[in-house]
Amino acid sequence: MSKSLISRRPLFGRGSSAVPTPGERRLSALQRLGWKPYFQQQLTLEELNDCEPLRVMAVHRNQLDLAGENGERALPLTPALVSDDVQRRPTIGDWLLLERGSGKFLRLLERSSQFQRMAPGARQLQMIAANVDSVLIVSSCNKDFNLSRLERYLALVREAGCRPYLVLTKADLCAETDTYTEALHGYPDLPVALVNSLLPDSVAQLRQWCLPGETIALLGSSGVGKSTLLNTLSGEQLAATAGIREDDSKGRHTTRHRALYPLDWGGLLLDSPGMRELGLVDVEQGFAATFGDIGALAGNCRFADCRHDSEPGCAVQGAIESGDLDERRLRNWRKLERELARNSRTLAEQRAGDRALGQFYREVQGHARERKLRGD
Ligand SMILES: Nc1nc2c(ncn2[C@@H]2O[C@H](COP(=O)(O)OP(=O)(O)OP(=O)(O)O)[C@@H](O)[C@H]2O)c(=O)[nH]1
Ligand SMILES: [Zn+2]
Repeated sequence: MSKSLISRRPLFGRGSSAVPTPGERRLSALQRLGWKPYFQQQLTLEELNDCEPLRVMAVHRNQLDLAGENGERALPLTPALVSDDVQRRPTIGDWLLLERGSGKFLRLLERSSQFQRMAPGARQLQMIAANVDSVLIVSSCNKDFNLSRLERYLALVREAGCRPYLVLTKADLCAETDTYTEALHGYPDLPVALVNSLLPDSVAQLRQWCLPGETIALLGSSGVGKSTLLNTLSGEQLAATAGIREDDSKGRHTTRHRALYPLDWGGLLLDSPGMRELGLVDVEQGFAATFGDIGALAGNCRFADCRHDSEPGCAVQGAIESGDLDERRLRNWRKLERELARNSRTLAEQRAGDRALGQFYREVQGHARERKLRGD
């Protein structure tokens, strides 16, 4: 196996020997990797006998790092694993079914959730992670804090059907944390924790959100402290962290690639490189859920096709005037709606282009076959 993040640490080293605290369920090795009835139900009796499920813990250019009941192994990325359909390619968190003994890849199990985005600078989808249960949206108590970005993350997390939590880091560097908690009054359903990511006692409160057998993803801009949180929560230096440039509150990218880290008490944390350009695509439901208030107001506008600009009887503008709706929120709603529409169009064009190209190749191959049959 190449020098991977999981191979730096024995997977079940401290985990399996840790005595469960009272009330804590005793999990099997597979459950500690996030195995659930949802995946088990997808296996036939034959498969239960002849195959073994393994989880993708890290994705490298030429191989996947897998972990299963019997430990870790690397799987070279063969053509069978690199599907033309980006969404069918194994991503971090996926469960793969391998033949016992030969280790041959058989299939990818259906995902309980998946994260994807428009690849920055490219006109295609990119998978971020699969089978995540909860997401810790991480922001620091400085200029990184941004409600519009939070709404973007929430649309993504809600679309995936995952539970969102907000972690505000660097509380120790901030004299006025109230400013941040007050700004969050409009989000009563979003649990919030203020932490100093460097202190074990401070991050201990997050354990209630990182339950045994659950997969928790860390999502947030570069430099907000995701890797620091991971290290402090796990009590080990699992990920490299970097200093922040004080002048612009922006961090440097330090997390090189995505990896899934098993924690002592049976939860798994997914650390990913800073997602500066998290292009939204195919998240219509998550978007509607995040902006439910605007959707409900729009239903009360006088005109069904109201653009919520300056139309008479616009309930959305009415709510802004009365102070019930933040203008920033409406602006962000418009911006994200435009982005979603643009990315859907791009994807549709790209898919149509792929289909046309496929058709062209099939025709060329057909002509070549005909010529061969005729003996040309
Ligand atoms: N004082 C203080 N410093 C923190 C806190 N959290 C993170 N830092 C520091 O902020 C810097 C950036 O933290 P990282 O953990 O590398 O940030 P990251 O989010 O993983 O960044 P990427 O890997 O680039 O996505 C490091 O120097 C940390 O020590 C905190 O709560 N308090
Ligand atoms: Zn309106």
